[in-house]
Amino acid sequence: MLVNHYPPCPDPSLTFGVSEHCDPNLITILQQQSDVFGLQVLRNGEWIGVEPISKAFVVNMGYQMQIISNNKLRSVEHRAVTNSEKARTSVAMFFIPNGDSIVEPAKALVDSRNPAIFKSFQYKEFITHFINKTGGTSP
Ligand SMILES: O=C(O)CCC(=O)C(=O)O
Ligand SMILES: [Fe+2]
Repeated sequence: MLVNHYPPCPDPSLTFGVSEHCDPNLITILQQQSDVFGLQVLRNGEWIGVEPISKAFVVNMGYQMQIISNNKLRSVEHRAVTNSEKARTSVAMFFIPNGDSIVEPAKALVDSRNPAIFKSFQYKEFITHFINKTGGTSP
C-alpha cells in the first residue's frame, strides 16, 4: 500500500505530483480524496481528469493484466497533477505477483486466430527490467 500526499504547489505547471506512467503490477485499487482532482488518464492523446467520487475506488489495470489478457485490457497511462490551493492525498493498493510467478497470456484467450502477443516470463525478470529502464521504483 502506498499513501501519496501532494501539498499545494504555488505554480502547478512547474511540477507533477507523479509523472506519467503505467503501473507495472497486476491491478491497482486507488482511493482518491473525495474533493480534489489530481489523477489524469491519457485518452486519444489528451489528459482527462478522473473525477474523485466519495467512497468509490479507481481500479487500474497494470501491465501484467494487459499481458494476461493478451492486450484485451490495456494498462492506461496516468499521472497525478498538483493544484495551487488544496493538498491532496490518495491511497493505492497494489496487487503484485510473486517474483517467481510465470506471467503469460491466458491460454483460454489464445488460439490460431488470436496468437499470444507476449512470451512467458517470470515477474521478477519483468520488474527488474522495468526498474532499470524507467530508473524508478515500483510497487
Ligand atoms: O495519486 C494518484 O492519484 C495516482 C498515484 C499513482 O499513480 C501511483 O501511486 O501509482
Ligand atoms: Fe500509478
